[in-house]
Amino acid sequence: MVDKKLSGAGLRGQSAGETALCTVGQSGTGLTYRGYDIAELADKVSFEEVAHLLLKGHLPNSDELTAYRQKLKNLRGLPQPLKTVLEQIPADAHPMDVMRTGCSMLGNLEGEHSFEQQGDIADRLLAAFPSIICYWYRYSHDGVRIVTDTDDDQIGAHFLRLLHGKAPSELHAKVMDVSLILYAEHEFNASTFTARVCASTLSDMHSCVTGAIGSLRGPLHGGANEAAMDLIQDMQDEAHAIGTLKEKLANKEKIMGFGHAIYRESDPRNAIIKGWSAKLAEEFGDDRLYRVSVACEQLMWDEKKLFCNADFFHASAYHFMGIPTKLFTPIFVCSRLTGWAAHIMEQRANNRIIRPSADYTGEAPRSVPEMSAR
Ligand SMILES: CC(=O)SCCNC(=O)CCNC(=O)[C@H](O)C(C)(C)COP(=O)(O)OP(=O)(O)OC[C@H]1O[C@@H](n2cnc3c(N)ncnc32)[C@H](O)[C@@H]1OP(=O)(O)O
Ligand SMILES: O=C([O-])CC(=O)C(=O)O
Repeated sequence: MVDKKLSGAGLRGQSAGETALCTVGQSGTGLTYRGYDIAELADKVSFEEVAHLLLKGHLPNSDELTAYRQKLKNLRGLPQPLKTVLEQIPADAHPMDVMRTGCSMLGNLEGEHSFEQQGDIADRLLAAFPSIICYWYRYSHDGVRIVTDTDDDQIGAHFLRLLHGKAPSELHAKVMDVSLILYAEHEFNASTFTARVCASTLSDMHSCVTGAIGSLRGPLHGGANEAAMDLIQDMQDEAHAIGTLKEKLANKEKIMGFGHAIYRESDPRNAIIKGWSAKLAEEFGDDRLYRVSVACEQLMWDEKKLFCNADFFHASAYHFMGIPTKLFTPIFVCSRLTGWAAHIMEQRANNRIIRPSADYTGEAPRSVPEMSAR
């Protein structure tokens, strides 16, 4: 695994364009947003600063940050027709489908009519996405029509307040903030590439983002954080975790939350979220999920030289904060919107329609047979 070259199917190892937004090293270091290392960003700045960095091109100074936070706060409300649509979606719908519909509906109500609006549309989606998912979740599950305007400075704390109906603890607000930073951007991953392909046709921002949400939904991409939770939730202890994984590996099953298309040795986001998961476990007062996760990590490395990607320890971390499993991937959307929108704008600034070729493997040219001969 470690020595394996990046090549083969899935466009692996091929450059599909240029970006000034992000680098993804292969060896477990080198993840940078506009040149800043992910570990330093997660340590020193807030998610809103990262959003400003990605969307506006630079880290904000103090005045810019205050103004940006205020702008985002002012954009948290949802129009009534969107709330009406959200209220129609059943409680057993998948929340990623809710995100997809919510984004698409907003495109009907507040469409992008000129690319000059793109920065404002990106900010609107950034502010509105937590409101969309929490409005639907609280209405469909608790029968409550929540007010989505809050005074929280940070999007992570705002999300937790909408979800739980009360202010989060300092620790939870901090972990959500870090989590949003870790998920914000990742070069030409599948969902971002989807957004860029759509943008390359000169389509609107809502269409590009709606498509990207669809790509992120799958368990091989963003959906892996939910799948990882499904995997660990019934593991009683380390021995149980090891036995379960050995059986799955023997059956040639994919273990969700492990491996990566680009990284070969480790995912630099893992150590960061793992550290926060350990702190949350301590506060939670029951570290079973953390311990079984660590046992899984060790077993996967020993048996397959596979490492945890960004998603694996997010599962236990989110669970410790009382977040329902099916909302895990929508949180990823709330964060990755920044990366998607930045890539859409970058694609538009230097565009040529993305249209690769295919190697044909079908039949040689032939005549259409008469109906009686088929
Ligand atoms: C935020 C994110 O989107 S991170 C990714 C989230 N996705 C997951 O966690 C899903 C589980 N992981 C996977 O399916 C894969 O590792 C992917 C989709 C992330 C990357 O896929 P690829 O680039 O094709 O993986 P790669 O080429 O490194 O695979 C090497 C080998 O390891 C195996 N492998 C890779 N990941 C796993 C895994 N999680 N469990 C078991 N085996 C695996 C592959 O099957 C492959 O074996 P083979 O050569 O016998 O076919
Ligand atoms: O880069 C990838 O292929 C997947 C990933 O980790 C991400 O999108 O964060």
